[in-house]
This record gives sequence, C-alpha cells and structure tokens, in this order.
Amino acid sequence: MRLSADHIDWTVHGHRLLDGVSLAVEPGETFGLIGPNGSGKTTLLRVLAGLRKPKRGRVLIDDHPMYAMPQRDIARTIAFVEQQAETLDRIVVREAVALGRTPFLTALQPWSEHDDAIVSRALHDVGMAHLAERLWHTLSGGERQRVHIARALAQQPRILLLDEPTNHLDIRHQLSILQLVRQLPVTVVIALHDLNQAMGCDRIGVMDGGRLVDLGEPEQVLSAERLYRTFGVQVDFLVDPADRRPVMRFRNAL
Ligand SMILES: Nc1ncnc2c1ncn2[C@@H]1O[C@H](COP(=O)(O)OP(=O)(O)OP(=O)(O)O)[C@@H](O)[C@H]1O
Repeated sequence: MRLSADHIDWTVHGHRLLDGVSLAVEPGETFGLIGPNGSGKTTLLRVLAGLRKPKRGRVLIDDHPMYAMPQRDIARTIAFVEQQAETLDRIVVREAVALGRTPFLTALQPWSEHDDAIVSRALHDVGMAHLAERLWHTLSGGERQRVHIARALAQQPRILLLDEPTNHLDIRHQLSILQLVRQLPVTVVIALHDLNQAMGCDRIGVMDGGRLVDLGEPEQVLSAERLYRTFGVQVDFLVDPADRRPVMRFRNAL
C-alpha cells in the first residue's frame, strides 16, 4: 500500500512542529526517517499512524484520505511501534503479542488456531519464543522492544511504522530486526538515528526543524554537505571491503 503525506502541518501551543511535510512511500518500500533530536520524526510518525490529526494537509492510504477511514480499518492496515510504548502490566509476553490480533476479531470471527499460529510466528521472528510465558514487567528494555515489534508483526499490517526500533537492542538483534523489516513485503517507515543503518533503506527523508529538507536514495541524501548542515558533523566515507558500499565515520564539526 502507498502511504502519502500531503502538505502536513502540526502546531502545538503556537509552535509549528511539522511544516508542510509532503512525501509518498511506495508499496513495499522501506523508507528511513532521519534528523536531529526534536526535528519532528516522532510527530510525523504519529500523524502518519492516525494518532494525531494534522492541522493542515492530509494523510492518504493509497488514494483514500485517512480521516475518512473507520478506526478499525486503519488498525487493520497500519501497525506502529512507538519509542516509549505503554507498559502492559500483569500479562505474559504471548498475551501482549496477541493484542496485535484485536482489530481482526469479531463475534463472527473469534480467536482461532490461525491467530495462534500468527502470534507464534511473530514471537519466533523477533527471537522471543523462549520467553512467551514470561510476565511482561519482568522483561529487559530490549526484550520489551522486541515484544512490541512482535505485536506489530502479529497485526500483519500492510504499513509498518517504527520509531527507532533498535535503540534498546544489542547489535545482533539490531541487525536481525532491520533485516526482518527490510524483507517484509509491506510498506515501512522507520525513524533511525544510526545513519549507517539508514544506508540500508530504499530511500531516506531528512527532517530538520519540522521540515522535510531532503529526500532520495541514501547515497545521494547522505552527503558530507547534508550531514554538516543538518547534524553539524563532518563525515569520512570509507569503503566496506565486503560489499564495496560506503561506511560513514563521523567527527564533531562544531
Ligand atoms: N505536545 C507537545 N508540546 C510541545 N512540544 C512538543 C510536543 N510534542 C513534541 N514537542 C516538541 O516537538 C519537537 C519535535 O519532537 P519529536 O518527538 O517529533 O522529535 P524527534 O525528531 O522524534 O526527536 P528524537 O530524535 O529526540 O526522538 C521537539 O522539540 C519536542 O520537544
């Protein structure tokens, strides 16, 4: 599914946090959102997820304006893994992941073995199957993050929004989650701070001061000039001997 933002503005207490943001993420594309702290990545993801109604502009899923879609249809289409997700007290991991199936359950279509299989698969995909019966509140930060990702996977979304999904994960799980996300046949928007990880996206958008200031393929967008202007760092590009792709090394420029 195609996800588009059309001239989105978001203002709070007179501060414009999003300023005329337009972008279109193509079906199956992995789109990286980068930008300094406070540049508006989370705010944009929340608008794209339908959690915030833009003050101006609109979000489109394929050609349908999101504001005209029933909440349940949005929940069946979009999964959002937030940065500081809510705590789910006194439930076990498997139940937390099963919440991802909620939008699909009806009186005529109650929980089934099919849902069980989807939950098991999601737990397996994030490497949490062995902790399925553990109480949520006993998990480490990284384990909780993987459960949130599993819940989003269990939703079998057509569009997946991820806000810094790797920030609590050890390096092995960072790599496996990013590889998993890239392989999913769904439209993905992922906010990332690690610019070398962002290199693996199909395209990247750069947020700065609530505006989308650049958009394109990673190697084109992540130029020395862009990194200096937006992040205040100097960059050296090295070449990875394994695949001849560029690797960035940063130095403070300010
Ligand atoms: N409800 C609010 N009221 C006032 N300011 C807000 C509110 N929500 C967000 N902001 C501000 O809006 C700006 C953008 O925040 P946002 O969380 O979207 O940035 P971000 O790019 O995701 O940052 P980070 O990389 O630190 O996660 C920040 O300066 C933040 O303090």
